[in-house]
Amino acid sequence: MDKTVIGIIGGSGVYQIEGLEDARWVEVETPWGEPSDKVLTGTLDGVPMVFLPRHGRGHVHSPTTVPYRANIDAMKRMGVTDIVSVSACGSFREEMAPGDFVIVDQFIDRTFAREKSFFGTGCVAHVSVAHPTCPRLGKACFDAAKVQGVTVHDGGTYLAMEGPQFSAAAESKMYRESWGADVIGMTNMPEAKLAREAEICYASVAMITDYDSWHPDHGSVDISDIIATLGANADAARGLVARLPGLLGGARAPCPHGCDRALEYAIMTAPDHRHPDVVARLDAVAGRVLGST
Ligand SMILES: CSC[C@H]1O[C@H](OP(=O)(O)O)[C@H](O)[C@@H]1O
Ligand SMILES: Nc1ncnc2[nH]cnc12
Repeated sequence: MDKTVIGIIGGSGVYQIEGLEDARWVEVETPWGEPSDKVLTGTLDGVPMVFLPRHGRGHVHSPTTVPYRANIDAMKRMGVTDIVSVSACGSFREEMAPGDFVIVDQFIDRTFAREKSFFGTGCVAHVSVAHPTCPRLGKACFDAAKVQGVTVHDGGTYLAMEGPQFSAAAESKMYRESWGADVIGMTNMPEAKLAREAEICYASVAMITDYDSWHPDHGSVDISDIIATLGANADAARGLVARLPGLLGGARAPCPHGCDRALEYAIMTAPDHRHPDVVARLDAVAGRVLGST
């Protein structure tokens, strides 16, 4: 048995969590640059927790400039085994209403201006993201939301757009009607792909703030409405997070879905062709398989 270390990546409106014992903000250095902010570490019900505000305290980083690689590397360096993302999202479904939560299980990645992998020239790897979220962790999030009294939907496809502008009405209609997306946001990609490369289980809790631009009764997305809904959502999200240690427990069996072994056969570059500088940068993310930890 390993030990569970829960990582929380807080999205818009979630810049801190409360109730951690021995809470302190810690600076983490990574080979991928500075993370979005310091991380808040502590324990809850005896389980170590690491919290990182995705946009930084004060909401400094845009969805495009969030340092996704540094954030996931920092989580790995802190020993995080399970990452839960909480994100503000628009909804493409009448029944997924503002205030509801959706446990995302699929993604359509439409982002195009971000670094999407830890690997590249000098050390090439291909991991599977056919099932990009961890069902075990997703179930814990679902159960936590239920106990918290939130209306929660089990499963949904998240369309990741580049932003920062919201979608045109025609795009919103296409994502919903032709592509079958359920929710839309700007940040879960490449975050989920990078978590998989780093062999960290990843689950995403979409907090619905609006109906994007398709709904005949709701017009276009309005940031002031989003901010109003965010306040209530963020409190419920913090409640959900506080229930996770009790549900996951401190002792951790290997992931039954293999998230924590994603790199086992993924690295293509022959050992004698791997660039030492590239390998050095992968010490935290891929040290288990590259032999550098
Ligand atoms: C505040 S609305 C747009 C903004 O909110 C979401 O961020 P996050 O996923 O970090 O909660 C969305 O993706 C946009 O970045
Ligand atoms: N409609 C929307 N589109 C993209 N990101 C969002 N975050 C919250 N609402 C959103």
